[in-house]
Amino acid sequence: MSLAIVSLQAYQLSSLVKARPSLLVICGPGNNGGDGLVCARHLKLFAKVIDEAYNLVIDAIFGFSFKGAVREPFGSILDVLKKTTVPIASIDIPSGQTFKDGGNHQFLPVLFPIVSAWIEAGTWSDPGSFSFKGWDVEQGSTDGLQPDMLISLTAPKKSASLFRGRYHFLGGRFVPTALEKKYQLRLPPYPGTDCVLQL
Ligand SMILES: NC(=O)C1=CN([C@@H]2O[C@H](COP(=O)(O)OP(=O)(O)OC[C@H]3O[C@@H](n4cnc5c(N)ncnc54)[C@H](O)[C@@H]3O)[C@@H](O)[C@H]2O)[C@@H](O)CC1
Repeated sequence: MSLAIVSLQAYQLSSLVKARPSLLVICGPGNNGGDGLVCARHLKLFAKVIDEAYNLVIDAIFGFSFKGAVREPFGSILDVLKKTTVPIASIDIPSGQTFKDGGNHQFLPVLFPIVSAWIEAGTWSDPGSFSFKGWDVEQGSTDGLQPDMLISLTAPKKSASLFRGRYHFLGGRFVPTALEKKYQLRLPPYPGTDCVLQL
């Protein structure tokens, strides 16, 4: 929902009008793709705006569990997206970013403590499906998509330091204050009841 809201905030209709308006949400096989489906559902609820004129690609292909060389059919999709001039908005992590020095697990990912605590507390939806071996993607690289907009979820990942697009938002206002303090996350304050914040 956060991405649906900020997409409509960031991209003014006047800058995106085309003869055949369109909005494409590309969903991958994991939870990042699930986020994309939720985003698409909310964008459809805002259909009055979307029908008017839009031209934007929502990248919900891979999130923080992407690892290794990209497999088909996603490689071909990413190749097309790398060449497009249509603005891309990525969810959580721009798809296709692979940390070249794979195997270096020495760093402490920003989100790791939160996820660990959720698992300890038994609140993670499906701990069995989660692998900590995929965290290299958090380091980021420049060989993935270079989106115009990034919406970081819960907390920006380290790869966000490589982001060069125009709009960076933070969404996912659900970290308990106790966890935020315990792990010194220094999350920015959300104004009022807003669930997204432009960084
Ligand atoms: N599960 C949850 O409760 C939460 C999920 N979130 C979202 O979920 C994302 C992480 O979800 P997942 O852990 O499901 O992982 P991803 O959505 O990053 O993708 C995992 C899928 O990608 C495939 N894959 C990995 N590397 C590949 C490669 N090189 N080529 C082709 N396919 C590859 C895997 O086989 C798997 O099907 C986050 O980035 C975020 O968007 C967040 O909103 C936080 C909460």
